[in-house]
Amino acid sequence: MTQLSPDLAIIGSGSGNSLVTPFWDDRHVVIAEQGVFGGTCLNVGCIPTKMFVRPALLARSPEEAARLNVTQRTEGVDWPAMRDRIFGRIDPISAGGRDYRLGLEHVELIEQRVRLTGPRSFVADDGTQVEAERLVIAAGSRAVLPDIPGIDLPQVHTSDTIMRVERQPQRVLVVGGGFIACEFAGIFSGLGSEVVQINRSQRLMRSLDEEVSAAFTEEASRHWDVRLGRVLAGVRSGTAGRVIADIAVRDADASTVARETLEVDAVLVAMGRRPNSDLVDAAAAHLDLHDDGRIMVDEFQRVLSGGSPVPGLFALGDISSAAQLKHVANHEARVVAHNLEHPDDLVASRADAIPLAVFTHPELATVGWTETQAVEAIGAEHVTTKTQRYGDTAYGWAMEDGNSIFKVVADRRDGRVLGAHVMGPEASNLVQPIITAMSFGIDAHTFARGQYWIHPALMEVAENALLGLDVPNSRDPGAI
Ligand SMILES: Cc1cc2nc3c(=O)[nH]c(=O)nc-3n(C[C@H](O)[C@H](O)[C@H](O)COP(=O)(O)OP(=O)(O)OC[C@H]3O[C@@H](n4cnc5c(N)ncnc54)[C@H](O)[C@@H]3O)c2cc1C
Ligand SMILES: NC(=O)c1ccc[n+]([C@@H]2O[C@H](COP(=O)([O-])OP(=O)(O)OC[C@H]3O[C@@H](n4cnc5c(N)ncnc54)[C@H](O)[C@@H]3O)[C@@H](O)[C@H]2O)c1
Repeated sequence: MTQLSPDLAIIGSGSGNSLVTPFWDDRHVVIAEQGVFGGTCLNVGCIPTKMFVRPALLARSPEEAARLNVTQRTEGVDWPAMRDRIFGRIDPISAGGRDYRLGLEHVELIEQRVRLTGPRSFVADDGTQVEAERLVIAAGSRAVLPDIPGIDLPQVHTSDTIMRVERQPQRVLVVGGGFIACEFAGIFSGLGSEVVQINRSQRLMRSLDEEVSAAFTEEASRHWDVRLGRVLAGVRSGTAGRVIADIAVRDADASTVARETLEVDAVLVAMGRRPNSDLVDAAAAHLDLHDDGRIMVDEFQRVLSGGSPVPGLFALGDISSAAQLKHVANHEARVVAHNLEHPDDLVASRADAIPLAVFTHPELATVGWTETQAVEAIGAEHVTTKTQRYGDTAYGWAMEDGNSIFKVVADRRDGRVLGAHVMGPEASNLVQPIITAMSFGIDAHTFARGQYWIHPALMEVAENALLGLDVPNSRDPGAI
């Protein structure tokens, strides 16, 4: 039986792969990966989804063009060509990354599932045993599937499989109201599929600021068929390769008040992702776990056992983070890389001003506290908000924009920016200055008036939102 004693072992080749810095060049590293090299973001997550989002947006352009007196028509969508182009670009990157690692003399790749046998040791399915000096668990998360009849039918997909289907579904049922459900509803409706989205609660993207979540639910309902207060009860075979979804209609008390059926080509289940702590057997190694299965870490990303950090053991990314986001996993990987190399000079990962964007239609972006969270934290009397409509700025006129909004939340006492919540074109880019203000502690008025904003760029929507807050004027003489 093979036994390995590397200086560093990493479980998971997603964000974990970036830990192999030049520091390890003359040391022995083992990477364990049970799936496709490169992890979720590259193979089945952020990157391919956004490569579908872009053409879906383009296919929608006649909608905006019509508002601006231009007649356009989307003649068609070549799904197989689009799919092959996207994965023709991604798959070689994954293969190239794997080949590169395999070619390094000091790195060994174990391409199997591994399970922890102790705090820094694990065993692979073929019996290979690894006892590492330092170990990083970066094993990610996976889609949750409901335990209902028909869930194993080939027409029922998660985000792992839906992007590779042979034919674009004419009619697709999207189950869930979160990130993945809203992004794919946007993609398929943009590409011309008939989309029905069902959601258990009464609002889509419920984790966002209430005003934005409500506005998005209304907007989404104008673009595809959104049915609220519904859950998927089962799936069965239908006609001509289709499936019939059995849907329970729920009232406010979660009692089923009616049943509906829907025949569709494909069902996409997007009901959240659970951390893979069970797959690595974290409990068997006595690691502390949150109720949702995440491995507990301290601010230095050190894994906790019995409330104390385990020497030489770190975790990062979806397996330990509350935010299941790639930029968070990447940041944590940089923190872990530093802490592995400098055990006497640990750095903490940044827990504030974590932004996110949902690339649905319309696009959504957010950072910091929602209005409700701000009110709970500092009291309603100290909270000031401004919801700026894109349509009330110069570029918004050019776009004839109707419903896009940019909301900022601040502390009225000192102008501290507490959050921003955006729905509309370029939301993911427009929110970035607010992330800057929050990250560097620049108050709203100084930030709005202490720099030039290009006129009449769409970014003026952020400037105007900041200027609409009831905050003290800056004492900075340059901020006029
Ligand atoms: C459809 C989709 C779209 C997304 N879009 C975005 C986006 O636009 N922006 C964004 O910020 N985030 C997005 N995310 C989230 C983002 O992809 C994840 O937060 C990120 O990839 C997590 O990285 P990670 O390194 O923690 O895990 P992963 O990249 O998942 O890597 C973990 C690896 O560990 C392996 N593994 C697990 N268990 C074992 C085991 N026992 N033995 C061996 N190997 C194991 C897995 O096979 C996997 O390859 C998206 C996710 C999905 C699913
Ligand atoms: N653009 C991005 O940054 C991006 C894109 C995709 C995914 N992600 C990450 O991936 C994670 C997973 O995405 P997701 O959309 O699967 O999860 P999610 O948590 O965003 O949404 C899950 C949805 O499923 C519903 N749900 C959960 N349990 C249910 C049940 N028993 N019955 C009915 N409905 C139920 C929830 O109400 C919610 O609407 C996200 O949290 C996000 O961090 C990020």
